[in-house]
Amino acid sequence: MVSEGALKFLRKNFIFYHGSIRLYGLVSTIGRAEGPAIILAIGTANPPNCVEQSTYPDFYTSESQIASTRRNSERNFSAFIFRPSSHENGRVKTKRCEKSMIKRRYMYQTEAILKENPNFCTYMTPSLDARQDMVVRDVPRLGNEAITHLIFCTMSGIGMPGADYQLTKLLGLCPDVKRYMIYQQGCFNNKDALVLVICSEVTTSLFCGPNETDMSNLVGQALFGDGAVVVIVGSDPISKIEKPLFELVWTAQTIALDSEEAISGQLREVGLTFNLRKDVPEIISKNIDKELVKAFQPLGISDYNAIFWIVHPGGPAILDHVEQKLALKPEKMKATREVLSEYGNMSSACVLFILDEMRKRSAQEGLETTGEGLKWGVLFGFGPGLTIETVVLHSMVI
Ligand SMILES: CC(=O)CC(=O)SCCNC(=O)CCNC(=O)[C@H](O)C(C)(C)COP(=O)(O)OP(=O)(O)OC[C@H]1O[C@@H](n2cnc3c(N)ncnc32)[C@H](O)[C@@H]1OP(=O)(O)O
Repeated sequence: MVSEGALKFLRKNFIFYHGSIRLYGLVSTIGRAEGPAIILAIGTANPPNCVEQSTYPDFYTSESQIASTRRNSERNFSAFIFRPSSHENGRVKTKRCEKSMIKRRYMYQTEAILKENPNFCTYMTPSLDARQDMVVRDVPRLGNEAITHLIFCTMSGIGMPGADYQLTKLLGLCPDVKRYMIYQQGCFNNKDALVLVICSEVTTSLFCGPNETDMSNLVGQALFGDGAVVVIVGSDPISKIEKPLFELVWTAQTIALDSEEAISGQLREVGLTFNLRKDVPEIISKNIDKELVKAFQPLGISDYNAIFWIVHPGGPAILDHVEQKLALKPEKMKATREVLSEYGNMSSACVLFILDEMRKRSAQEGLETTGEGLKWGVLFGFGPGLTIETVVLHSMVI
């Protein structure tokens, strides 16, 4: 017989009692929810500094940076994303960043910040202290509101105490809010629990001046942006009070075959160094159909054009490869491409921005469900490993 006091303790500490957090379908013997975990609310945020992709090369290679950096980067960019296209007034006018399919990104680092921190702009120059001071301040800034639990997800910086502690102080949350930090990953209930999940990404650790031979760094510099998203996850929503958006029905995670070091990063004195293999889009497209079979065969679904799609927009080539491999109709990636275009690759925050975009667009277009009028959908996250995360979603009637 368990005493009332012990029960109270277990209820309060239940997540830690089980030794792990599993947002999608937490296993508990106490007060287990009837239904699946449901996203009840989504909120998003970006820093005020918006950088248009068309002017990003000027920003990246501005006069505030050292002359050799400028020369090197223009040569690299010309050969890569910012290909020269025409001459105007006798000067080479570059066809800038078009291939990234990104219109704009948001980032904390402004020209003034880069001027103050020239080491950010010079390839592989020690600058971790300054970067850490900024991310420790800015990552929690991008977060928002909390309820009973706080799960903070970021790959943008490490500090003790962490961004979860800082956000608790920033928001004036109750000191006994249950906090859990998830570092360097994507993202992962309990009756009556309302779980606040925050993905906040700031590129200050990643920003790095160019180098002639490091194309993988240039790819990162052309794609990544800052953004934060907050979702509230609960279950058994209270009718007429809580408005469910998407049910999280099933999840899986796998390490893709032959993907060693395909996406990797190490925290060094120079910041977060980043390595991206050229074949990331191919690796994803080669592995994706078997993940879909595992996810949708039990539901009797094999027509992937009959479901809604949320794909982490790591870069346009990833979306193109997935689309081609599965013969997806172009409209399937509409919300995904829209988020890539408007914000760039915001790492862990991206897929939740897309969910937000999709449910808003579905309502605006008078569709029946939050998932573009369809019942079932899939969400794919891609991360270091290369790790592929799959979530089967069930949309809600609007
Ligand atoms: C943070 C996380 O955990 C998850 C993530 O999101 S990680 C990021 C994942 N993103 C990617 O892997 C990016 C995928 N790539 C792309 O979308 C596109 O290649 C791109 C937008 C970067 C460029 O597109 P594009 O201009 O059409 O050029 P593309 O032909 O693909 O490549 C141009 C050149 O760069 C090279 N290149 C592309 N990606 C490269 C890489 N990762 N490393 C080195 N070189 C690369 C290509 O080989 C090519 O070189 P050549 O001109 O010498 O042949």
